[in-house]
Amino acid sequence: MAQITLTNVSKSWGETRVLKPMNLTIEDGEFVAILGPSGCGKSTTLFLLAGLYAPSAGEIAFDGHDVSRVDARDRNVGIVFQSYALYPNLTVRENIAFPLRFKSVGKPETARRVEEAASLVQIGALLDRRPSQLSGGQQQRVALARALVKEPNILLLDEPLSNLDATLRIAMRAELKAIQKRLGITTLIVTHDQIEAITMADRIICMNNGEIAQIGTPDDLYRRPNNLFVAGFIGTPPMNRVKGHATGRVLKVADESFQLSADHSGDVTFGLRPEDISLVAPVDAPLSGLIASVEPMGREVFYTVDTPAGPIHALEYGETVRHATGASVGLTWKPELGLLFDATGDRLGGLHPDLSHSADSRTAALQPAL
Ligand SMILES: Nc1ncnc2c1ncn2[C@@H]1O[C@H](COP(=O)(O)OP(=O)(O)OP(=O)(O)O)[C@@H](O)[C@H]1O
Repeated sequence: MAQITLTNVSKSWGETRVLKPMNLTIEDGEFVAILGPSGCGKSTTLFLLAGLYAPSAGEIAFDGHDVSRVDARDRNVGIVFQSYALYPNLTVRENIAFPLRFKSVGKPETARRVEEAASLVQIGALLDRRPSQLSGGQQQRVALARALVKEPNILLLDEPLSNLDATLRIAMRAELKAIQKRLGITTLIVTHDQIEAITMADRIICMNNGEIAQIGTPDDLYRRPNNLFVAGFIGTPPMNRVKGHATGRVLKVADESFQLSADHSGDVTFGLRPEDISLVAPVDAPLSGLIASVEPMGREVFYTVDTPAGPIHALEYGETVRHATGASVGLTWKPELGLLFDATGDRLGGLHPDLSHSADSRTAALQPAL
């Protein structure tokens, strides 16, 4: 098991820089997900750790030892790729044992490790089959057993669940997390599926355009996004983002003026998650509008409300549709759940429009700010 440290690690292909200098520490035994849109550099980061790519600059260290120039096979990392890449003419047993071929591991020890890895991923009964005789989920388990048989210090997973159907993905997600915790192996998983990242990882590295947009717990990224990119990328349906302008303690959004909890001046974006909005009678609310659409989604109802600040999405838990299209509604939220971002997109920590559910503080918030 190992701690991973990246110090100013960057990667370019010719003139094209695909990773900007990256600094990062992953603790021993941590499960970390690298999340981000297509092409942001997730796989490149993973391949640098695996030793499949050499960094253009910077240092990669495992437990404090520089491995930047150490060959992939000498780094003791286990890798599972999106395409399992099993050898079709070898049995499951031979496939799992394959990485030990080039190591000085005797036959009895190889047999023991193969049995152990296979039983860990619950394919002990399939060892004499060939890959073509396995389902996708079983092949994925073989690939995982093959990565674990080396007893690696680090496990690297590149979209390992993306070829599985939805039900199997959910089951494998939980299983993978349980295996990782049981082995205590430092693990990185690359995914573009935020649910996968949120449910499995201790921490998430959210990447954008070749750099880290934020590293934190799933709750950090969801509740305290550092910037508008993370705020918009994490969460489905996405956070409402409304443009406004702040002058001192006054925030103007469309025709409304709100008090701010602290001074700020400049263009801002106000962010609010759909599930944090309560739809109430217009008279009770700081912002109101007309219901433009109603989408019952089973366990929740998704509303779009046309307000002076533009369309706002609200999510109400429960099956009951409480508001019809065309109805006039008010929108309220707990003030601390509303986030403000400055003109560059960085979050203004601790700054909120001063609103609340209670009429008293609403009145206070709507006291003429000007
Ligand atoms: N060998 C290469 N030569 C030039 N550019 C490359 C090379 N490999 C990757 N890139 C570029 O580097 C960028 C990052 O690629 P990478 O595969 O790391 O992205 P990713 O976030 O894993 O994307 P995806 O989710 O689509 O797999 C992309 O713009 C890609 O086109």
